Formats: sequence, structure tokens, C-alpha cells
Amino acid sequence: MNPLPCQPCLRRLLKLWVSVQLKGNFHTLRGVNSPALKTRLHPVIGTSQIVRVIGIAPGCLKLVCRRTPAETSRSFTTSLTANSHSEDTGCETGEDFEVDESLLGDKKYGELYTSSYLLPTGGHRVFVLQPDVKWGPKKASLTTAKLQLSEACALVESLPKWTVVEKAVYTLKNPDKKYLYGKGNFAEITQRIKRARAVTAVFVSTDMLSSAQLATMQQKWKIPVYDRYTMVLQIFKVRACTKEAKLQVALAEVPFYRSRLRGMHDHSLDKQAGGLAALGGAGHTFFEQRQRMLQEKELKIRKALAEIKSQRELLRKGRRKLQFPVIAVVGYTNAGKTSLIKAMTGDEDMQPRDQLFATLDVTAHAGTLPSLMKVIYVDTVGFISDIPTSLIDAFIATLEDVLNADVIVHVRDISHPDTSAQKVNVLHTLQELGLPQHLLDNIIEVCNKADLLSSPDKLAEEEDSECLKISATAGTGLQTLAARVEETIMDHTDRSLRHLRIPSSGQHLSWLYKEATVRSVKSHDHDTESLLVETVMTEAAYAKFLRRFGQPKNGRRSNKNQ
Ligand SMILES: Nc1nc2c(ncn2[C@@H]2O[C@H](COP(=O)(O)OP(=O)(O)OP(=O)(O)O)[C@@H](O)[C@H]2O)c(=O)[nH]1
Ligand SMILES: [Mg+2]
Repeated sequence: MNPLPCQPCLRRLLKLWVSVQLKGNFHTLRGVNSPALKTRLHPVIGTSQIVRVIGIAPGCLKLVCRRTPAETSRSFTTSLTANSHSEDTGCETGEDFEVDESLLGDKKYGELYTSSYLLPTGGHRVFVLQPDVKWGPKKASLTTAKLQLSEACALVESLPKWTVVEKAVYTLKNPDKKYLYGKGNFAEITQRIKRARAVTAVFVSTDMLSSAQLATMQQKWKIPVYDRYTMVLQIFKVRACTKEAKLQVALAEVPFYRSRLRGMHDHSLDKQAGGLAALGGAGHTFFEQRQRMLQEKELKIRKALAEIKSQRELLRKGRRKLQFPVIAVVGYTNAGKTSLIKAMTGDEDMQPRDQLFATLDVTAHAGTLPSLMKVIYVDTVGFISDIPTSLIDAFIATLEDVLNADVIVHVRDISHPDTSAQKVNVLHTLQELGLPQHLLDNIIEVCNKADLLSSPDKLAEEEDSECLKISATAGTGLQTLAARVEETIMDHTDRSLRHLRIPSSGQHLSWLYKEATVRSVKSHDHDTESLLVETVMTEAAYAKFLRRFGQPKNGRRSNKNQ
């Protein structure tokens, strides 16, 4: 059997070649198992058969290979990143699925908006407008307008070639107005936009503008206007790597197109026949047709996602069969989730970044706890405040791994000035997602980036909380965390620690190594024919053991992770 590809090695070997190919014709790579491709990949994947090339994006190539011809169901996915490419998408190892490519494109819907609106090639010079809503249901969850504004700027700047040229905070009393602001403020904002240097877009940092507000603002300012929904959508569009994430982005786009369609409809009704003629359609038929098309697209995407869901369920069942406890790592975007998993597993292939929404694909990573228990860490999409739930809804499928986890680790960025509000937002989102109560009650909260804390006040403030202070990058507090995770697994799953006395000859020990976690093996002080084994096993595994070998001399059980 050939070894699994070593990622750094694969990267080194293919860096140049892949980046050259990616700049050329991507489709040449689709000749899977072509002699050229196989020759290039041979140093790393040996004679493994390439089942298919599933993802080719700038800077990223994903393959599914089989290690032996007989291995039909356990194909693996690997990705590599050509770091030399300027627009590195940051794909990571993950499970990917075949889907109908036509669902991922939006050409058909281009007429609903200029194609340069979503992902303009030249980027944007952005005026960031932060409404400061002081009261009412739309009051943002971050504590101060200044912090909200800095998060809004970070959102803009996390897009390639997008820069913030000017920013402003304006108090907003009634967000439902036609122009969002009253006449006086609106005129002042318009002046500021005009005066700012070569502004090409405005980002109004509110969850979602109504189609009427958007239309009137764009008419006045004559440049594209984005809200948090469309901004986050842009970021997701840039970062989505796997087909599943792309499908979810496509699904998240549907409400966007629907609202644009509604806006066009209302606008054309205002202008009567002239507006409709300009759209080249025959009155209502045009809108009905487009609405139908959108509905069909939505149905197809949902169907494709449902198929992926059942494939994911199979993978999950596989994991469950292997009895590996699953630890879902959740938290606000940029809190350090990926860094933590990287530190806990030593997976050099993971790529934490100082970026909002660096991770968009849910990925699973194997790790080992102090008792040698094998576990799976699931890296997830980060949360953010003030985005419409329809955008979160689109990503619920990826978060199903969270709902099915054994333990949840909530990573907080303790160095962030708004860490408490971020915590509230994450817990609220988890509740909205329908996380079962037993998981909500046993969340392990970690305060990451403790190395950045300088103020003793801050330390004192968090001192008496349950929060475990760690630094994923400096590696501090990780052993305590691993012990806490293990304890939670033992307390809240049906795993327990057992002390077994088994014969030193026979199949017992090798069976235990295969089906359970063996913590220690000692020879018995007075009986040379026996071994004393400390093992962590599920009830099901213990029942299997009993069926196969009968009652051991000593089956002492202890729920404590001693
Ligand atoms: N100083 C310091 N920086 C950290 C620590 N943990 C993570 N970081 C940095 O924080 C940034 C974000 O880290 P990620 O691990 O990508 O964060 P994430 O939560 O996975 O982010 P998303 O995937 O975008 O939601 C990176 O630049 C990390 O190097 C830490 O303990 N200390
Ligand atoms: Mg991440």
C-alpha cells in the first residue's frame, strides 16, 4: 500500500507545476489518470489510482485517490495549495461531493443585477457607513459603534483588492425609512461620499437593506451599495472551495436575487410600461418567468444539498462505527478555531489566517487525547453578529456536524475588545441552530489568544469564569484543555474507563487495541498468565468484548478519567 500523500512534500513538488497549470487551462487537469498527471503526482501518491480531480480553483487542487484497486469505499481527498499564486483560496483537506456544476453558476440571473456587483474583478474603493442604532430590535449586538465600524472595515478588507477609503458613523433612529436616514443626514452622507477620493462602492453596515432602500441609495449615489448580507456573501463566494460550500453560497444567493427581482418589479411598476419594456420582457410574464427560474434553481440546489447531506450522514455513520468521539470547535470568526485544532492535532496542513471567514468548509481532523483516545475535531464556519438568519440557514447543513458532536468547544478571542458580546452572539446562534440542551449545557469555553493580554484587569475579570485560558499559537493551556475534553467525553458519552484482567496469551489485547482505547498494560504482580489493562470503551464495545471473550476476571469500571 502506498503511503498517504505528505502534504508539505506534495506542495513542494507541485507548487510550480500547479501554479503554471492554474494560470493556463484548468481543464487540462481533468484528464485524470492521464500519463502526464500521473507522472507529476507519482513521487507523492505513488501508484494510487486517481479517482477524480474534484476541485480546481486558483491556488488549490483537490484529488480523490484510492490507495489500492480493492479499496472502493475509502477513497480520500487531498488538497494542495500553490502558495505562489496571488489569490490563494486556502482550500483545506475535506470531504467533497459531485454536484451538477450548472447549479453553481449564476449567468442566467445576471440580468437581475450587473454581473460586476457580485465579485467585481477590479475590487472596490469603499465608503463604509456604520449606522449606530441606539434602540429597538435592530440595535446591533456589538457594544459600541466604533467596534462595529472596525468589524465592518475588516469585512471589506478581507476581500481581495477591496479597500476602505473613508468611514463614518451616523446615529440612526428609524432604520425603516426610504433612504435609511432622514433628509439632512442623507444629504450630508451624499456630500461626504462625493468628496471622498474615487469611491466606487458604499458599504452600509446593517444586516439587510430593503430593496427599496437599496434602489434609492444606488440611484442617488450612482455606485453599488452593499449591506452586511451581500458583503458576507461576497466573502463566502471568494472563499468557498468545496462543491458543498459553493452550493450553500448559491443557496444563500437566492434571497438576494429574489429581493433584487422584487425591487426591479416595484421599480418598473412605478415607471409603468416604460420600465418593463426596458427589461425586455412582456410585463408580469418576465417577472413570473424569472421567479419560476429562481424557484427551480432553489429546488435543485436544495435537492443537491440533501444528497450531500445523506452522503455526509454515511461518512458520519462510518466515524460513529469507528467509535471516535467528535469534538466540534465553534466560535466567532477569527477567534482561533483552526489554530486550536492545528495545535491539538499537529496537522501541519491546516492554514489559520488573520481573516474573517477564513474557514468556509467544515473539515474533520483526527487527534489523540492524553489517554490515547482517538478523537475527531471538526473545524467549522465562524459566526458573526448582525447578519440575516437566511444566510446562516444556508450554512446549516455544514453545521450538522456540530449538532451531532459529542462535545462542543467554544473558542473565544479573549484579546478582542468585544469578546463578551461575541460570546453572547455565538451562544445565541447555537441556540437558534437548535443545538440540543445536553450539548449547550456542556460547552467547553476556551479563552484563546491569552498571550495577547497585557492588562491585569482583563485577566482578573475573566479569572473567576469557567473559561480556560489558552494560546493556540504559543501552545499554552492545551494540556489542561485536552484533559477537560477527555473528562467531558467520559462524563457525557457512554464511554468509561475499565480495568480488565485478561490472559496474556490469546486475542484479548489485540482486540482491545483495535476496538477500544488502551491506556496502559501491566503484567499482574502474582499471576504471570495475566495482564492488567486500563481501557476506555463504549458500552457497545464492552458488550462485544463480553460476547467474544466472556466475563473477564476483573471488569472494574470507573467513570472518572483518572
Ligand atoms: N496571538 C495569537 N494569535 C492567535 C492565536 N490563535 C490564533 N491566532 C491568530 O488569529 C488569526 C485567526 O486564526 P484562525 O485559527 O484562522 O481563526 P478561526 O477562528 O479559524 O477563523 P475563521 O475560520 O475565519 O472563523 C490567525 O492570524 C492566527 O494566527 C493565539 O493564541 N494567539
Ligand atoms: Mg478557521
